[in-house]
Amino acid sequence: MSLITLKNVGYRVDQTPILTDINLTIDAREWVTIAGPSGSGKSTLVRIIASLLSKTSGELVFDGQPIESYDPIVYRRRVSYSFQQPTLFGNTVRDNLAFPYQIRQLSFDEERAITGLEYVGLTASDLDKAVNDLSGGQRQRVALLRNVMIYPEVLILDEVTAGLDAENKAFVWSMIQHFNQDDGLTIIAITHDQEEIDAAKRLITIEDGRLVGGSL
Ligand SMILES: Nc1ncnc2c1ncn2[C@@H]1O[C@H](COP(=O)(O)OP(=O)(O)OP(=O)(O)O)[C@@H](O)[C@H]1O
Repeated sequence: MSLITLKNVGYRVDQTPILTDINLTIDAREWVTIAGPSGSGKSTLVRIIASLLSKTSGELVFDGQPIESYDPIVYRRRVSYSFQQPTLFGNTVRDNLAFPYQIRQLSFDEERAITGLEYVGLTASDLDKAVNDLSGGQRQRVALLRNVMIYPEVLILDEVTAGLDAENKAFVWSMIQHFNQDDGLTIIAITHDQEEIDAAKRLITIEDGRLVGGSL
């Protein structure tokens, strides 16, 4: 069954169309890569799917119900959005990884945090490391890990590997692969990276606010 269905979705700002007639179906556990020129509407599209922007026309159905029928807080726990410039807060890595538990009044699963850190090439001792001492790539890995500490169903990634060096890119890439293959998360990832585009399981392309290529 499809998890996300967009029917003739459009987005206008005043009279300017940013997205036009987007028809797209994404199944649970799929990994969809979105490519296209700068300014073509990729971020706008994923922000609509993430409920951070409201479409101005068409329908968006998530798990059988219109997006408007969901409480936005509940929806955003199921559909997580990560972007290029991660915001870490507090003093330490632990503060960040514990945050998803705190807001749900759950106790922190330290074991899961350590497993996650090891998975992204960090270690248990990094848990108490100051976020200011992390490199840009490490910050991105911790930010992504924070977004999946309590599993969402959909992970939306808006150019999360942009600006990372090859080593950090490889860590982030294998992390995403693990979430998708082993944990069954649905992945929607925007990228300009040719290697990621070439490796896409399902590639869709946006040009000038319309889906123009790939398997729609
Ligand atoms: N609120 C807004 N008001 C006016 N124009 C907007 C608004 N939001 C987006 N746009 C325009 O819509 C177009 C699509 O923007 P969007 O950020 O979705 O593109 P993108 O494909 O993600 O680009 P990039 O690859 O550079 O990140 C751009 O021309 C942008 O200037």
